[in-house]
Amino acid sequence: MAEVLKVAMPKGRIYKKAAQLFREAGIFIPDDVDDSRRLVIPIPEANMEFIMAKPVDVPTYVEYGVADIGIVGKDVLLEENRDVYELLDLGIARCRMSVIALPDWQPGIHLRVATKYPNVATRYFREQGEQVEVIKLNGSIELAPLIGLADRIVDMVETGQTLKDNGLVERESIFGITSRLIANRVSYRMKNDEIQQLCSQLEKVMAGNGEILSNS
Ligand SMILES: Nc1ncnc2c1ncn2[C@@H]1O[C@H](COP(=O)(O)OP(=O)(O)OP(=O)(O)O)[C@@H](O)[C@H]1O
Ligand SMILES: O=P(O)(O)OC[C@H]1O[C@H](OP(=O)(O)OP(=O)(O)O)[C@H](O)[C@@H]1O
Repeated sequence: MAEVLKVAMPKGRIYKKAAQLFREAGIFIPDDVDDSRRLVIPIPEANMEFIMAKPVDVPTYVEYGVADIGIVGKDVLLEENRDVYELLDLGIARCRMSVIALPDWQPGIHLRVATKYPNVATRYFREQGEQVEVIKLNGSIELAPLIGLADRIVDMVETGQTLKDNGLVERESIFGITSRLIANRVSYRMKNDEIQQLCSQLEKVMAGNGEILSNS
């Protein structure tokens, strides 16, 4: 009998896309998983248990082994730097991490950068040889340059609508973001058959989706 896989699922914008991918891979996921406030959801048909987590916490649950695997954005993986295996690029929830400023921004002496991703931002500016003060915010990052808290921000851009609506410009794209399948190091050994089986099911779907995309 295969062992139950504990899956840390990010609540919010990634969940629906991830559930859709699992369904396309032939895994039964009920439609109403994210309709309730339940946080631990057994899915016996799939031999899984979903742990509905805040996205930024997914790598923590996986590193500590309370979840065997998880789904998380590359942005969070790079920021959190947890000791987990990155198994697959799922190609969903695509966006990019960028440096953003007001159009008339000029380099100055004391540069402040606001972001939800202080580690990513600090690393990036250090590599650029720029000394900056990084200010951590938790949301509505675009406010910072508008009201004078920071000169620039490091944040995600998807459609560009938020930038447009706030009169901001993308100065540099730092890296592309998609969601990744990650695994706990011990679970990867102990539940290798179950995890490999899931990976190959997902890979087949992604290969199929890739063909559709490249044909369109
Ligand atoms: N437009 C976008 N803005 C932000 N994240 C996006 C976007 N598109 C895709 N993503 C991906 O979705 C992930 C989760 O974003 P989501 O907004 O659901 O969570 P969150 O930012 O932690 O929100 P909250 O703090 O409200 O829980 C991000 O880590 C990123 O990988
Ligand atoms: O390019 P766009 O399609 O406009 O998407 C980018 C916006 O989406 C995210 O914000 P989110 O909705 O997570 O809000 P928050 O940062 O205030 O939590 C991100 O921080 C940007 O503000």
